[in-house]
Amino acid sequence: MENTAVRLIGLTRRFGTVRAVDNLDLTIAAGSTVALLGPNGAGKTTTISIMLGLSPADAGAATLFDRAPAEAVRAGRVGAMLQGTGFVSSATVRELVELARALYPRPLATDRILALAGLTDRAGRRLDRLSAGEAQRARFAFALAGGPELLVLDEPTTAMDVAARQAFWGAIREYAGAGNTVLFSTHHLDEADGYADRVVVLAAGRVVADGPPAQVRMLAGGRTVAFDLAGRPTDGLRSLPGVQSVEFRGDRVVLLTDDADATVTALAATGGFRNLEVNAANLEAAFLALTASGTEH
Ligand SMILES: Nc1ncnc2c1ncn2[C@@H]1O[C@H](COP(=O)(O)OP(=O)(O)OP(=O)(O)O)[C@@H](O)[C@H]1O
Repeated sequence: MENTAVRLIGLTRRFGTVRAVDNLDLTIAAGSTVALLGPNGAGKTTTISIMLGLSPADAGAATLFDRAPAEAVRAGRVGAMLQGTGFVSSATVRELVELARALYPRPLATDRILALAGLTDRAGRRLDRLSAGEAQRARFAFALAGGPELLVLDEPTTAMDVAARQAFWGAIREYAGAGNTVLFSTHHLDEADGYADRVVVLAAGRVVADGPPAQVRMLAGGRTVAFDLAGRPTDGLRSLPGVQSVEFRGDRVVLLTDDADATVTALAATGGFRNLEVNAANLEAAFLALTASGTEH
């Protein structure tokens, strides 16, 4: 088996003036579980869509197992669960699973698919009568049907309740544990933290952080130090102790730091400041700060 499941090189996709994906490089080793984390509009869905050969890139290249995406998908090596609307079909869950199995050369057994997706006791239910969370699980069953070596899941737990989420992540862990590769997008750091061995944070179409969950958690668990610039020079803020990134918001500056005490002490030594605020940086703040660090001046 190839060692690289996903390779994206210089991937770029623009919609008008929006750079949905901006010169993105990403390599995912076979057998790993990777979370793609990022705020709304970060480019997660567009990246996944290009990666699967469902939409074109303006520049760059995507390969899955060193082949063109469409070829890898046709060979049954890739299963995907995308964001979508409800089913309109009157077919049953079992019929959907059997239909999906027929598309692939080496499908999983129907009962195993139903069990992994938590749909064993819904097998006879019509698709158009499923709840939103069950429909999401039916999409998961469809993605699993071919026994893919790579599972790509775009915000998979949307609409699932707590019990369904737990069962879903249990199934993912089991599937990944068998040596398969899993890539999922999410807004929830806790999902990335609990189930991925690598977290890639996207913002404005670019990778702004990439590492083990603990490292990204540190960024999200840092603090922000904000104050009025009031004509103060902006040089050197990035090199203050603890500072991870610098963001300018009008006449205020927001520093993301992993050591607020050291940052504030050093800041005080360089002169006065007005309206100082020190806050716990939530994930959203970390995303914003990480995004801003690319445009720092
Ligand atoms: N078909 C399209 N036409 C125009 N703009 C688009 C299109 N698809 C995506 N975009 C824009 O590209 C950017 C990235 O969108 P994308 O859906 O990839 O982000 P995302 O990270 O998946 O967001 P979310 O978490 O909200 O699903 C956004 O600014 C979005 O508005």
